[in-house]
Amino acid sequence: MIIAPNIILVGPMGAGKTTIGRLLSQSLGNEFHDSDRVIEENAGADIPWIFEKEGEDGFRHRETQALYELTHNMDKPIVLATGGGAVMREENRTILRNGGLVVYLYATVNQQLVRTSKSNHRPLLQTGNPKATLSKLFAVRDPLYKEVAHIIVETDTRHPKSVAKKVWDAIEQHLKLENA
Ligand SMILES: Nc1ncnc2c1ncn2[C@@H]1O[C@H](COP(=O)(O)OP(=O)(O)O)[C@@H](O)[C@H]1O
Ligand SMILES: O=C(O)C1=C[C@@H](OP(=O)(O)O)[C@@H](O)[C@H](O)C1
Ligand SMILES: [Mg+2]
Repeated sequence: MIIAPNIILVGPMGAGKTTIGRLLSQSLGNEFHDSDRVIEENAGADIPWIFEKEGEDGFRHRETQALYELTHNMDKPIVLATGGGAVMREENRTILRNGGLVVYLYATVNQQLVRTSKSNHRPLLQTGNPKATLSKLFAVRDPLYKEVAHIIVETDTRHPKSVAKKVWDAIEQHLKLENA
Protein backbone atom coordinates (compact mmCIF):
# COMPACT_ATOMS: atom_id res chain seq x y z
CA MET A 1 0.00 0.00 0.00
CA ILE A 2 1.21 3.49 -0.83
CA ILE A 3 1.38 5.92 2.07
CA ALA A 4 0.67 9.42 0.85
CA PRO A 5 2.69 12.37 2.12
CA ASN A 6 0.96 15.71 2.66
CA ILE A 7 -1.13 16.44 -0.40
CA ILE A 8 -1.30 20.14 -1.19
CA LEU A 9 -3.82 21.48 -3.70
CA VAL A 10 -3.09 24.71 -5.58
CA GLY A 11 -4.92 26.40 -8.44
CA PRO A 12 -7.22 29.29 -9.25
CA MET A 13 -10.39 30.28 -7.45
CA GLY A 14 -13.10 27.84 -8.47
CA ALA A 15 -10.72 25.05 -9.47
CA GLY A 16 -12.27 22.98 -6.66
CA LYS A 17 -9.40 22.89 -4.15
CA THR A 18 -11.69 23.00 -1.13
CA THR A 19 -14.24 20.55 -2.55
CA ILE A 20 -11.78 18.03 -4.00
CA GLY A 21 -9.48 18.30 -0.97
CA ARG A 22 -12.30 17.34 1.37
CA LEU A 23 -13.33 14.36 -0.81
CA LEU A 24 -9.74 13.18 -1.11
CA SER A 25 -9.20 13.36 2.63
CA GLN A 26 -12.36 11.31 3.20
CA SER A 27 -11.20 8.52 0.91
CA LEU A 28 -7.64 8.54 2.30
CA GLY A 29 -8.68 8.90 5.94
CA ASN A 30 -6.27 11.84 6.33
CA GLU A 31 -7.24 15.08 8.04
CA PHE A 32 -8.40 17.89 5.78
CA HIS A 33 -7.32 21.49 6.28
CA ASP A 34 -8.03 24.59 4.25
CA SER A 35 -5.58 27.46 4.69
CA ASP A 36 -8.44 29.96 4.22
CA ARG A 37 -10.30 28.43 7.19
CA VAL A 38 -7.13 28.52 9.34
CA ILE A 39 -6.60 32.18 8.44
CA GLU A 40 -10.20 32.92 9.46
CA GLU A 41 -9.90 30.96 12.71
CA ASN A 42 -6.62 32.67 13.64
CA ALA A 43 -8.04 36.11 12.80
CA GLY A 44 -11.43 35.50 14.40
CA ALA A 45 -12.91 37.10 11.26
CA ASP A 46 -13.87 36.10 7.75
CA ILE A 47 -11.87 36.72 4.58
CA PRO A 48 -13.95 39.67 3.30
CA TRP A 49 -13.44 41.39 6.70
CA ILE A 50 -9.67 40.75 6.61
CA PHE A 51 -9.41 42.21 3.10
CA GLU A 52 -11.49 45.22 4.11
CA LYS A 53 -9.60 46.03 7.32
CA GLU A 54 -6.06 44.85 6.52
CA GLY A 55 -5.98 44.91 2.72
CA GLU A 56 -4.63 42.14 0.52
CA ASP A 57 -1.16 42.55 2.10
CA GLY A 58 -2.55 41.80 5.55
CA PHE A 59 -4.31 38.74 4.18
CA ARG A 60 -1.14 37.51 2.42
CA HIS A 61 0.84 37.89 5.62
CA ARG A 62 -1.69 35.76 7.47
CA GLU A 63 -1.68 33.26 4.60
CA THR A 64 2.09 32.73 4.84
CA GLN A 65 1.76 32.09 8.58
CA ALA A 66 -1.08 29.59 8.01
CA LEU A 67 0.80 27.70 5.28
CA TYR A 68 3.88 27.46 7.46
CA GLU A 69 1.83 26.26 10.45
CA LEU A 70 0.00 23.64 8.38
CA THR A 71 3.13 22.18 6.79
CA HIS A 72 5.27 22.15 9.95
CA ASN A 73 3.04 21.44 12.92
CA MET A 74 1.19 18.29 11.89
CA ASP A 75 2.18 14.88 13.18
CA LYS A 76 0.39 12.97 10.40
CA PRO A 77 0.10 13.63 6.66
CA ILE A 78 -2.81 15.89 5.77
CA VAL A 79 -4.70 17.03 2.71
CA LEU A 80 -4.32 20.80 2.39
CA ALA A 81 -6.44 23.07 0.20
CA THR A 82 -4.76 26.45 -0.33
CA GLY A 83 -6.23 29.74 -1.55
CA GLY A 84 -5.79 30.71 -5.20
CA GLY A 85 -3.19 33.37 -4.39
CA ALA A 86 -1.01 31.18 -2.17
CA VAL A 87 1.62 30.91 -4.93
CA MET A 88 2.12 34.66 -5.24
CA ARG A 89 4.86 34.96 -2.62
CA GLU A 90 8.17 33.25 -3.32
CA GLU A 91 8.48 32.20 0.32
CA ASN A 92 5.09 30.50 0.07
CA ARG A 93 6.18 28.62 -3.04
CA THR A 94 9.14 27.26 -1.10
CA ILE A 95 6.91 26.30 1.83
CA LEU A 96 4.48 24.53 -0.51
CA ARG A 97 7.04 22.74 -2.66
CA ASN A 98 8.87 21.45 0.42
CA GLY A 99 5.69 20.76 2.36
CA GLY A 100 4.34 17.81 0.41
CA LEU A 101 3.14 16.60 -2.94
CA VAL A 102 1.74 19.63 -4.73
CA VAL A 103 -1.17 19.10 -7.14
CA TYR A 104 -2.23 21.88 -9.49
CA LEU A 105 -5.97 21.67 -10.12
CA TYR A 106 -6.35 23.22 -13.54
CA ALA A 107 -9.59 24.89 -14.64
CA THR A 108 -10.30 27.15 -17.61
CA VAL A 109 -11.30 30.76 -16.94
CA ASN A 110 -14.86 29.96 -18.01
CA GLN A 111 -15.04 27.09 -15.51
CA GLN A 112 -13.58 29.33 -12.81
CA LEU A 113 -16.22 31.94 -13.60
CA VAL A 114 -19.15 29.51 -13.42
CA ARG A 115 -17.92 27.90 -10.22
CA THR A 116 -17.13 31.15 -8.40
CA SER A 117 -20.39 32.84 -9.36
CA LYS A 118 -22.25 30.80 -6.70
CA SER A 119 -20.65 32.75 -3.85
CA ASN A 120 -19.75 36.34 -3.02
CA HIS A 121 -17.08 35.49 -0.44
CA ARG A 122 -14.10 36.14 -2.69
CA PRO A 123 -13.16 39.82 -2.30
CA LEU A 124 -10.96 39.86 -5.41
CA LEU A 125 -13.98 38.99 -7.56
CA GLN A 126 -16.25 41.74 -6.25
CA THR A 127 -15.56 43.74 -9.40
CA GLY A 128 -17.72 44.80 -12.35
CA ASN A 129 -16.07 42.21 -14.57
CA PRO A 130 -15.08 39.05 -12.69
CA LYS A 131 -14.20 37.27 -15.94
CA ALA A 132 -11.58 39.92 -16.81
CA THR A 133 -10.22 39.70 -13.25
CA LEU A 134 -9.98 35.90 -13.41
CA SER A 135 -8.22 36.15 -16.80
CA LYS A 136 -5.66 38.65 -15.49
CA LEU A 137 -4.98 36.61 -12.37
CA PHE A 138 -4.66 33.44 -14.42
CA ALA A 139 -2.07 35.00 -16.76
CA VAL A 140 0.12 35.86 -13.76
CA ARG A 141 -0.51 32.79 -11.65
CA ASP A 142 -0.66 29.85 -14.09
CA PRO A 143 3.17 29.80 -14.50
CA LEU A 144 3.52 29.94 -10.70
CA TYR A 145 1.13 27.01 -10.17
CA LYS A 146 3.18 25.09 -12.74
CA GLU A 147 6.43 26.07 -11.04
CA VAL A 148 5.32 24.75 -7.67
CA ALA A 149 3.38 21.66 -8.76
CA HIS A 150 4.60 18.08 -8.90
CA ILE A 151 1.43 17.02 -10.73
CA ILE A 152 -1.19 18.82 -12.86
CA VAL A 153 -4.76 17.53 -13.03
CA GLU A 154 -7.51 18.95 -15.24
CA THR A 155 -10.80 19.45 -13.42
CA ASP A 156 -12.91 19.26 -16.56
CA THR A 157 -15.07 16.38 -15.32
CA ARG A 158 -18.40 17.60 -14.03
CA HIS A 159 -18.49 15.59 -10.85
CA PRO A 160 -16.14 16.46 -7.99
CA LYS A 161 -15.98 12.76 -7.04
CA SER A 162 -14.52 11.81 -10.40
CA VAL A 163 -12.02 14.68 -10.16
CA ALA A 164 -10.98 13.41 -6.71
CA LYS A 165 -10.49 9.92 -8.20
CA LYS A 166 -8.44 11.40 -11.06
CA VAL A 167 -6.26 13.25 -8.55
CA TRP A 168 -5.68 10.11 -6.49
CA ASP A 169 -4.82 8.06 -9.62
CA ALA A 170 -2.28 10.72 -10.66
CA ILE A 171 -0.76 10.77 -7.17
CA GLU A 172 -0.44 6.97 -7.09
CA GLN A 173 1.22 7.00 -10.48
CA HIS A 174 3.62 9.73 -9.37
CA LEU A 175 4.54 7.93 -6.14
CA LYS A 176 5.04 4.61 -7.96
CA LEU A 177 7.45 6.23 -10.43
CA GLU A 178 9.26 7.98 -7.58
CA ASN A 179 9.72 4.68 -5.71
CA ALA A 180 10.56 2.55 -8.78
N1 LIG B 1 -15.27 19.42 -10.88
C1 LIG B 1 -16.27 20.24 -10.53
N2 LIG B 1 -17.35 20.32 -11.32
C2 LIG B 1 -18.36 21.15 -11.02
N3 LIG B 1 -18.39 21.97 -9.92
C3 LIG B 1 -17.34 21.93 -9.12
C4 LIG B 1 -16.22 21.09 -9.37
N4 LIG B 1 -15.32 21.29 -8.39
C5 LIG B 1 -15.85 22.22 -7.57
N5 LIG B 1 -17.08 22.59 -7.98
C6 LIG B 1 -17.97 23.60 -7.36
O1 LIG B 1 -17.36 24.88 -7.60
C7 LIG B 1 -17.51 25.71 -6.46
C8 LIG B 1 -16.15 26.23 -6.02
O2 LIG B 1 -15.40 25.13 -5.51
P1 LIG B 1 -14.30 25.29 -4.39
O3 LIG B 1 -13.96 23.93 -3.93
O4 LIG B 1 -14.72 26.29 -3.38
O5 LIG B 1 -13.07 25.91 -5.23
P2 LIG B 1 -11.74 26.58 -4.73
O6 LIG B 1 -11.52 26.17 -3.31
O7 LIG B 1 -10.69 26.06 -5.67
O8 LIG B 1 -11.95 28.05 -4.92
C9 LIG B 1 -18.25 24.90 -5.41
O9 LIG B 1 -19.62 25.26 -5.47
C10 LIG B 1 -18.06 23.46 -5.84
O10 LIG B 1 -19.16 22.65 -5.49
O1 LIG C 1 -7.14 33.81 -5.49
C1 LIG C 1 -7.01 34.47 -4.43
O2 LIG C 1 -6.17 35.38 -4.29
C2 LIG C 1 -7.90 34.13 -3.27
C3 LIG C 1 -8.54 32.91 -3.28
C4 LIG C 1 -9.46 32.49 -2.21
O3 LIG C 1 -9.43 31.07 -2.03
P1 LIG C 1 -10.07 30.04 -3.10
O4 LIG C 1 -9.06 29.87 -4.23
O5 LIG C 1 -10.26 28.78 -2.33
O6 LIG C 1 -11.33 30.63 -3.59
C5 LIG C 1 -9.07 33.17 -0.89
O7 LIG C 1 -7.81 32.71 -0.45
C6 LIG C 1 -9.02 34.67 -1.08
O8 LIG C 1 -10.31 35.13 -1.40
C7 LIG C 1 -8.00 35.09 -2.15
MG1 LIG D 1 -11.16 27.17 -1.47
